[in-house]
Amino acid sequence: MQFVSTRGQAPALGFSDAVLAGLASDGGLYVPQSWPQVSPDEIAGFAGRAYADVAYDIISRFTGDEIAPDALKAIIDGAYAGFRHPSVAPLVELEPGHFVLELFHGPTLAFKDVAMQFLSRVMDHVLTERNLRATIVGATSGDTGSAAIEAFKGRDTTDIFILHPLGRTSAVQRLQMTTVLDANVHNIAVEGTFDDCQNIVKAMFNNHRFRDGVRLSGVNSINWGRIVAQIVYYFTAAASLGSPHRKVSFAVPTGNFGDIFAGYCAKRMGLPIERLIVATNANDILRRAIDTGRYEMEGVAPTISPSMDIQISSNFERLLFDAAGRDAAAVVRMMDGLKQSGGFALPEAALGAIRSEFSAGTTGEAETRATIATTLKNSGYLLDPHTAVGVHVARGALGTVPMITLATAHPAKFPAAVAEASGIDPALPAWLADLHDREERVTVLANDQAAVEDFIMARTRAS
Ligand SMILES: Cc1ncc(COP(=O)(O)O)c(C=O)c1O
Ligand SMILES: N[C@@H](CCOP(=O)(O)O)C(=O)O
Repeated sequence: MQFVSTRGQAPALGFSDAVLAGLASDGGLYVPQSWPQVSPDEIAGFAGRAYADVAYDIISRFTGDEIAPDALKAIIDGAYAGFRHPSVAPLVELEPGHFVLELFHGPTLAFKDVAMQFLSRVMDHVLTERNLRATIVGATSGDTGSAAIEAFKGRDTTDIFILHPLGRTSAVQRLQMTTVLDANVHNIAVEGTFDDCQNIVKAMFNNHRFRDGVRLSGVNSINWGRIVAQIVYYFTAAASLGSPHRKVSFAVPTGNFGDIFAGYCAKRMGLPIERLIVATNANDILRRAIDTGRYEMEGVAPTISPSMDIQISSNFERLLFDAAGRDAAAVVRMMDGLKQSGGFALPEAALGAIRSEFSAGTTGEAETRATIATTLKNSGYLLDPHTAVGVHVARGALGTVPMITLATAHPAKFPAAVAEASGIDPALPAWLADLHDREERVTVLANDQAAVEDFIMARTRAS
């Protein structure tokens, strides 16, 4: 299996190289050259199987023979052994025909663990085989960073540098990052927004001297290794509700478009999905793009679902590439428009293709709080604010097929917002109970690429 860049100028790479590269050298994102197919009988056979078995079945279609079967099995088994629920990603019925897919049973209580526990092991495996070290960078609005630090801490093959926007994460998210004191972990609080952090990360990838000098690799969902692991739970959830004999829809709290893009991949691979529903908070650039056909940046508004306070939604580029008939030149034109004037118009055919599979809705702050409160009252279920954004949009789109809303974080990651909405102060699990008493280590830097590069250069062991 080869992976090609959405911008058409970087060389096609195999799985291991695409994962180590993170972002393609032309600034594009890697996507599979073709979509491996999963037959209806195979989908039916996923029901009742262990999560790790299904994960192996799906992921091995992308790794081909690059990672030996026994090694891939060990990587996947290790990735999910630490999840606190035996199903890894259980479904809970919220109300008739509407389910939440709980993706927060990993070590840092957010869906990012599902992919990050896999990615850190794959990278470690490939780097060890090649006798190399890498410098990992990531931008986070809170959850990617904590999951990445947890997954990469203490690894000898990698040094990890996570950029978060100063003062814009929840306290629990910040502490989950800054209290990890392993020597290979470096937290940088950037004086800016998440988009500023993400821009610095992408700019470092486009600085080829720096990139090669520190052997840069990324753990944001720009890395195909993240997406591939997230495809799996679309299959397990749909199969457990009767797929392929029954269609399902998914509502996905969305920011960087990685999670819902994994659902799109599952559909391309043969999973019968009726609708993919993009649920945004007040930072609704994706809903506006799907509704109006113009992707247009506005300022970022802080919300009670801070992990989705994003304007530049990286993985939308992957969808644009596919929807535009894999026309890399068209993608380059759109991305140039975004860079130069803060927006672009989606080509008519691409917009039509996107609208035929995706719907979108926005949940404002008051609606998010009300959704947390009413869901607790009517279903006895406590939502985190991100999941509440998804549940609200899903409720407006319930139809004849089962609706699955992705529950992307545990409410205890956002105690202030949840307590304000519900009156309940959700407790952290035992292994995080003393989080607020732990020592923190973090460096504050200006929103400046050179300052961040200097910081990394001085600390990485990979140069
Ligand atoms: C809790 C939570 N929900 C939803 C999202 C949005 O996911 P994506 O960026 O893949 O669209 C994020 C962050 O990305 C998150 O941390
Ligand atoms: N919400 C994310 C933002 C980064 O998203 P990613 O999935 O591209 O890593 C976060 O929690 O950091």
